[in-house]
Amino acid sequence: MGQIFSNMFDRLFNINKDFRILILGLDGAGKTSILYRLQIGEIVTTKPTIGFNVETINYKNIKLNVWDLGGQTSIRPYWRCYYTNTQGIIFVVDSTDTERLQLASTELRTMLKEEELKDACLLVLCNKQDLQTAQSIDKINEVLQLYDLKDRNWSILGCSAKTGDGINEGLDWLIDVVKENNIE
Ligand SMILES: Nc1nc2c(ncn2[C@@H]2O[C@H](COP(=O)(O)OP(=O)(O)OP(=O)(O)O)[C@@H](O)[C@H]2O)c(=O)[nH]1
Ligand SMILES: [Mg+2]
Repeated sequence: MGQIFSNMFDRLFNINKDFRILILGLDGAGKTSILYRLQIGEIVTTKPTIGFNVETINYKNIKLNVWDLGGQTSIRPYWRCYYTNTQGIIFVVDSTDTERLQLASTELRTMLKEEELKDACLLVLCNKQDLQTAQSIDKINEVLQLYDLKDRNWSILGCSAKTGDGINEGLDWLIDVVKENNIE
């Protein structure tokens, strides 16, 4: 019954359209692993992304065009080429990479300054929580300082592309927010 009402609600408010989601973050954070965990529900073997991967994911009646961009230093300047019409950003952090957490934070802030992303919601996924050396979400947010973000819908969650933990919770949050922001 809940599903029937959910479908009616979606039709009523014309939110049966595609949403554009970007997955960003430093190299090795696990972006591609998360993309394919979302699409096929498994961990895949990856290699560093040169350019991008894009997949269409149907999730709870919503069609998402999910772009996973390469995170290497030389590729990051090209992220901005993909910002237009983006409704949601998934920023992936490697929770074990404490040395580069500040760099991740700087890249995140640079990205959020872009005018084209001013209305996009932000989901930070602290990935690799299956590893013993993973930092807690609170510790990571001490560096990212997301509480400072004004006029932005954001959330931070732990996850593991390897085990799948936390991935669906993250996507549920993202979808609820983009749906709400796009009611016409
Ligand atoms: N233990 C563990 N390893 C992970 C997890 N997610 C990804 N990895 C591993 O981390 C490495 C990098 O993962 P990728 O998904 O290729 O990283 P990426 O962010 O796409 O990297 P670039 O394409 O270079 O930007 C791979 O060896 C993955 O198997 C996770 O949740 N847990
Ligand atoms: Mg990749």
